[in-house]
Amino acid sequence: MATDQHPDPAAALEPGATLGDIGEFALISALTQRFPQGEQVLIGPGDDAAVLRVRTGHVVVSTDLMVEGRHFRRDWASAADVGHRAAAQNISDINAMGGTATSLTIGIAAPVDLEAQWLLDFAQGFADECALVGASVVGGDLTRGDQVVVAVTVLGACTVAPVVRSGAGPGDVLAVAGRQGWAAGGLAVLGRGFRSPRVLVEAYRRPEPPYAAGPAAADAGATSMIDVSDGLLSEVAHLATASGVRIDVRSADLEVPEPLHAVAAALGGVDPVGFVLSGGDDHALLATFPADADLPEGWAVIGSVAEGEGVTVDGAVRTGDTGWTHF
Ligand SMILES: Nc1ncnc2c1ncn2[C@@H]1O[C@H](COP(=O)(O)OP(=O)(O)OP(=O)(O)O)[C@@H](O)[C@H]1O
Ligand SMILES: Cc1ncc(C[n+]2csc(CCOP(=O)(O)O)c2C)c(N)n1
Ligand SMILES: [Mg+2]
Repeated sequence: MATDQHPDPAAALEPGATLGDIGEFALISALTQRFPQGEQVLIGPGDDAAVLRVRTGHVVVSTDLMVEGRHFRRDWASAADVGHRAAAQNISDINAMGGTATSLTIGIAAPVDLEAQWLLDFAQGFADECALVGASVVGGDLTRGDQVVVAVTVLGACTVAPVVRSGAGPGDVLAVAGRQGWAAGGLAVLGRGFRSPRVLVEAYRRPEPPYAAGPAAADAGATSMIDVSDGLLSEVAHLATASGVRIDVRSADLEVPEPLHAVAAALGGVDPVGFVLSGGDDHALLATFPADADLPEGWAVIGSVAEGEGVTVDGAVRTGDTGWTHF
């Protein structure tokens, strides 16, 4: 469907032109031109609401906020990186239900003196991440704020029953898919004013959630699932609490990539496994499976489920950091 047309300011964006220079409706036009519409979209950006074709009997919905200074810093990541991450963390929540994201809306607050190019690059990064799963940005909102705030809502579909947090049972195994701990290593490095190991900094800037692993786990009979946004142990605790079980993580089964060893040593000999146990931002998936299930590609067993409550590491309650909390 046609969008309210305005000249694309990206074509002749003066270097340093701000949001205030471009104006709200020209900005919206420039943003939406970066969002291709999939065949599930009947009405995309441009009307009072989007209209979507729904193929399955249920819609999976999630929403996530990103606040400048809290979730990202403009001096630590490019606009495109922030766009990729804003999309990734939302798509990941659909992945964690065993679903596939189809459509997203994106609300943006930004200062009037923000460079317009930042917003357009953000939009391009966001669109490029959505393209990885074939999802479309179908609408949004734009308003003035004192800092950049991004509020995204994602809709998705599951072909089999959604995998909830509450289905883990005694005897199941705990498994992980995707990188875990890398982003926390990158964040630690940036926090100390460094830019390397580059692979960790890049993992923080632009996570690579295992998008195929969620639906594959659902197909393989996963009994519970969650994505790791706050920290591995705190997310395992959500599974344990929701399912009414005890979950033990075997630290020897956790993959600790070489650069994390280097960072841990540089930080004065901290335990590199700590990044993996309590780090967030990678959006790895955690799931439980029946012990006799064939784990899909990309999944590795890291623990077990028993009767009881709470989370243990190698059989003992771990004191200290388990993950990020806001309050
Ligand atoms: N303000 C709110 N109003 C209604 N429900 C909320 C609110 N905040 C959180 N929830 C619900 O609480 C549950 C847990 O929220 P949370 O934000 O921790 O989700 P998450 O997927 O674990 O983490 P992340 O935000 O990192 O994706 C979700 O089902 C969410 O929809
Ligand atoms: C600049 C900067 N400082 C710290 C962090 C770490 N961090 C912030 S919020 C969060 C949990 C997920 O948030 P939510 O639960 O709101 O989705 C994590 C791990 C970051 N990403 N950037
Ligand atoms: Mg989640």
